[in-house]
Amino acid sequence: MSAAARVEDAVKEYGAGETRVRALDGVSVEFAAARFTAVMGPSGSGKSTLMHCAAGLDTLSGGRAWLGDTELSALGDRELTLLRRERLGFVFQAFNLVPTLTVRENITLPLDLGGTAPDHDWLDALIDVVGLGDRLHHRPGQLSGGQQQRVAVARALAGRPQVVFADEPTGNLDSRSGGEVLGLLRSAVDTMHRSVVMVTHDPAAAAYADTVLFLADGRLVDTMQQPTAARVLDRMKAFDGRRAPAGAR
Ligand SMILES: Nc1ncnc2c1ncn2[C@@H]1O[C@H](COP(=O)(O)OP(=O)(O)OP(=O)(O)O)[C@@H](O)[C@H]1O
Repeated sequence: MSAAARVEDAVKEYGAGETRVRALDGVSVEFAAARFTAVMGPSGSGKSTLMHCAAGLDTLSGGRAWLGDTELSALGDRELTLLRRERLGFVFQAFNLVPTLTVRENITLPLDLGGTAPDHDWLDALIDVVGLGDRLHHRPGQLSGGQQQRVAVARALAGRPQVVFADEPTGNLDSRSGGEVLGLLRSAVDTMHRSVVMVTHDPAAAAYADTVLFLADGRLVDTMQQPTAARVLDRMKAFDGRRAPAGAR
């Protein structure tokens, strides 16, 4: 299976000397194309760092990262910015919508900033899938948290990105709204044939993925195919008896 993104022997260190932290300690992973991959692991295990380095938001201290056939370490800042804008979509825990713009303007903002003409058929289909057709002229403040995150998912998908990277996309949502957002990310894979990589603490969220990667202490320690929430929870419990994952509390 071809990889949408991958890292090889990825090392990331923060700081220097006494305070140096090795957040990634030789990780090699492939994020499969047109699949939904969840990244889990205890707090501080390197999940966000892995996502940021794979998505060109941060650079590795060692090893290599590719998006498709493009090696990220070979790119300069400007090229990385263009690559993120043209080939990737992002969803974060805080919805990060622009409060003064309408829902529709928020969705097309990355295209507008890049000077790219929207693909109207794609946008219409997207608005249909996210179920926001009757809210397009509302502002984010008039929407619930779950609706705002659905707008953020639509914005991430507007440019037909190869990969959507989502960092705790359901962290601020109740389980029903969270389920809607996860269902959307699932649709992005199943009906829109995008690749999704999601960092999460929540076994129920990870169960929406095709594959779960488990990190511990900056290393890849396990992989699970066709996960269920119960199996993910069991795997997480095995890491560390001192601290239960959020979904288990
Ligand atoms: N900008 C930074 N400067 C210094 N250390 C950092 C920085 N970002 C992350 N770290 C450290 O790197 C390690 C991995 O952090 P990272 O945020 O990737 O873990 P995580 O698994 O996503 O954690 P969490 O589940 O708590 O969000 C941690 O020890 C963290 O303190």
